[in-house]
Amino acid sequence: MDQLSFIKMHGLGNDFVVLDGRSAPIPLSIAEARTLADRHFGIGCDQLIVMEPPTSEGADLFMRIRNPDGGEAEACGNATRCIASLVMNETGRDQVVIQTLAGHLPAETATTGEVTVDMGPANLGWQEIPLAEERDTLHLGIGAGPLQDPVGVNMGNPHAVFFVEDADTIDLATLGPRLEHDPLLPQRANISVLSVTGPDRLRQRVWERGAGITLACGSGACAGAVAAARRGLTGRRVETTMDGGVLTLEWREDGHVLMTGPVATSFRGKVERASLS
Ligand SMILES: N[C@@H](CCC[C@H](N)C(=O)O)C(=O)O
Repeated sequence: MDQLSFIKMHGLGNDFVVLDGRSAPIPLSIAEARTLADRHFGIGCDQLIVMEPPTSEGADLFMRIRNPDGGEAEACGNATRCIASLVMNETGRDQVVIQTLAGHLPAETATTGEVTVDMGPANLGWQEIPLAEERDTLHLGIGAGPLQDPVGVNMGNPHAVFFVEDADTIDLATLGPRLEHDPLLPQRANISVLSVTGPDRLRQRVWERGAGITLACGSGACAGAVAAARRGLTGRRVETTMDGGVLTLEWREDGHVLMTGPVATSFRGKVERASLS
């Protein structure tokens, strides 16, 4: 019987089924990807990650990202830390480069023992988010209920960041999917609610495109840090508390965002390929 080996990893509770397709490709249909990610019928995860050979020089591997709806995402901050740590453990190096659809992302072991990833530049032009029409990305002007007028940020993937008094009181399960599909966002978007809780401290919750509410979203935390600095609410270095824990973010003067946080491996296992279709 054909079996797929997997590793279950997470960053702040944002969890991944990791498949190793570096020596032999693992083509997965949308239905198979959905089943693997389904917590009732498969192993279950927020994102399915397939490690593949790099397609350009300078990267250690290509990281393919699939959401539980079967769609592909360009970026995933928490998975990038996980895969970087996996490659660092394999190779004994403390610096690696992970290729994603968003580009080459250098990662290294932080002094805290956590992993730091250069998530690349925050893209802030309206065509880069992308938006359906020209708007100021500091004030997108869309909204639903208490969530109004977000900041648009693209970290390889699209984000809309809504500032609120208290992120914990927002009905994200209802408002998240409505805003994810707003007509201004032709590629849909990850929807964040963000509160400033102290000098350079943020509280953030995220409704992820193609996934729903997760315990943390690394690219969302990067987008949140950039949005808060752009609105003049914080400096360029912040600590963001998500449901699963804390990430440290720095929006460098050159536009790149550095994200530092933990990584964990939960278990390794095998799944019958035939059970996925
Ligand atoms: N969990 C991620 C983001 C995963 C992709 C996202 N749902 C999208 O479709 O853009 C992270 O840690 O960044």
